[in-house]
Amino acid sequence: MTTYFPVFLELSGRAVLIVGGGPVAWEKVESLKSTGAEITILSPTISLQIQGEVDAGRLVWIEKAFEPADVIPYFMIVAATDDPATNAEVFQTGNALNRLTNSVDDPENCNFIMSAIVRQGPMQVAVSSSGCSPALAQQIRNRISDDLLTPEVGRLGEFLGQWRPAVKSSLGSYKHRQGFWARVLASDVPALLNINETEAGEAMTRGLRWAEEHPECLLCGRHELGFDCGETT
Ligand SMILES: C[C@@]1(CC(=O)O)c2cc3[nH]c(cc4nc(cc5[nH]c(cc(n2)[C@H]1CCC(=O)O)[C@@](C)(CC(=O)O)[C@@H]5CCC(=O)O)C(CC(=O)O)=C4CCC(=O)O)c(CCC(=O)O)c3CC(=O)O
Ligand SMILES: NC(=O)C1=CN([C@@H]2O[C@H](COP(=O)(O)OP(=O)(O)OC[C@H]3O[C@@H](n4cnc5c(N)ncnc54)[C@H](O)[C@@H]3O)[C@@H](O)[C@H]2O)C=CC1
Repeated sequence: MTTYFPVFLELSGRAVLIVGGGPVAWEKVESLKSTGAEITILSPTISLQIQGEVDAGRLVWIEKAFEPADVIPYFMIVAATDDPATNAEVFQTGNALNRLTNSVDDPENCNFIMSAIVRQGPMQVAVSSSGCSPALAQQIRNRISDDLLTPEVGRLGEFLGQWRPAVKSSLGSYKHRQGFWARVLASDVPALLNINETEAGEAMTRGLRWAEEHPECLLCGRHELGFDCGETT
């Protein structure tokens, strides 16, 4: 079994090529469009949905059958035609040029594979079965989406992200910031945020002021925001 390495790609403004214009190509457009990638569809025919995006100026359509030189300008290439030989050729050309290349449903002809994704604000979980069972990856994703990655978690991620620059500039070392964030997550801030964002903000302000005044307490064994462990620096 292949051990795949998970990463989160910055695709904003990057050129992505999808070869093929049917329902499967459309699925790829749907999962890529929120990334800000500049998507081109290369195919002699396209579905009505894809045509709609082309008409709205959100997609570029190159109306032709695939030829190897087509891959050159692209950072990422996805082969989604109904012809396995074409999909394999797309992979071989893209891979030879060290492009990220995926051929749908054809793990032998991929240098990366797609995952089952759930997004909530800045939080994102991508599940893979390494090609063993996409259906299981999908089921696990649905369980995570139903039980764990709730809209509240998405809002918490966004809220903590807003505090990150202030925490970075106020607390002197990585260890102190690590201790601070562990205490914030164990505190009532996450629950408070669901009730009243202003109060959650006030609790963060108090917590950060305490942390600035008691940096030594961020390194002690007790994981409570505002707990004065009595040690002095
Ligand atoms: C290797 C990989 C390469 C790649 O495509 O990147 C690949 C390969 C294959 N898929 C097949 C089948 C199915 N794929 C799905 C669904 C998804 N497949 C996805 C990814 C991947 N599929 C990569 C591995 C990911 C991993 O293992 O975790 C998902 C997660 C993401 C996406 O496609 O974007 C997306 C869910 C998206 C979502 O819900 O969000 C379903 C379920 C359904 O359709 O309802 C079925 C039927 C049930 C089943 O077979 O499990 C077959 C057999 C074809 C046949 O039997 O004819 C092969 C080929 C083979 O196994 O040889
Ligand atoms: N339809 C489905 O639900 C699923 C399909 N798949 C796989 O994905 C493949 C594609 O599926 P669909 O989008 O439904 O197929 P489709 O037959 O609706 O569309 C195929 C597209 O590829 C284009 N194409 C064909 N040869 C080409 C070439 N040489 N160069 C550029 N474009 C070319 C066609 O013009 C068409 O737009 C299937 O063959 C299958 O292997 C996998 C899972 C589900």
